[in-house]
Amino acid sequence: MNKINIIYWSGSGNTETMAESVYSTCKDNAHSKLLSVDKASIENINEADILFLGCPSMGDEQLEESEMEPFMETISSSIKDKKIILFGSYGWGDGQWMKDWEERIKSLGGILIEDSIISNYEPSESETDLLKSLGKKYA
Ligand SMILES: Cc1cc2nc3c(=O)[nH]c(=O)nc-3n(C[C@H](O)[C@H](O)[C@H](O)COP(=O)(O)O)c2cc1C
Repeated sequence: MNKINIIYWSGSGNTETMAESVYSTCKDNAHSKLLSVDKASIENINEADILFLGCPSMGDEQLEESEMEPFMETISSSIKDKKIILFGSYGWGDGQWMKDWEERIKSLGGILIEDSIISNYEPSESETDLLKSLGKKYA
């Protein structure tokens, strides 16, 4: 059974809704955890077989700067060879924050095992279905 940790930051709830969709289909796996980033530690990275990381586009196409960005810096030496799926919500941009985040994960040696899931504001029904299917697939 995979240990699945879903770690996210969300300000207005859209990325949180995405995280909850993943968790809804893997929570019966006793090893799965849903953690907002302020509750997460490097241990939650090291213990995970599959890591879902979620953050919306903030600043100017950046990760949220007060919690998610420092967390990324803290965990950067633990990313190598980790199986990772990225997700998050955005507004008016073109998704550049996610492309930059993907490059950053790859440059740290992380393995992106699925295409990232991005939602324009609230996740659509098909995006929600996709997130649920990924939770189920890896549980
Ligand atoms: C301070 C701030 C900065 C933002 N910057 C961007 C941005 O650069 N590009 C973009 O597409 N959306 C931007 N957004 C829109 C958010 O990504 C969008 O509202 C998203 O749904 C928020 O996700 P959340 O509900 O999980 O917090 C910004 C929102 C805020 C509040």
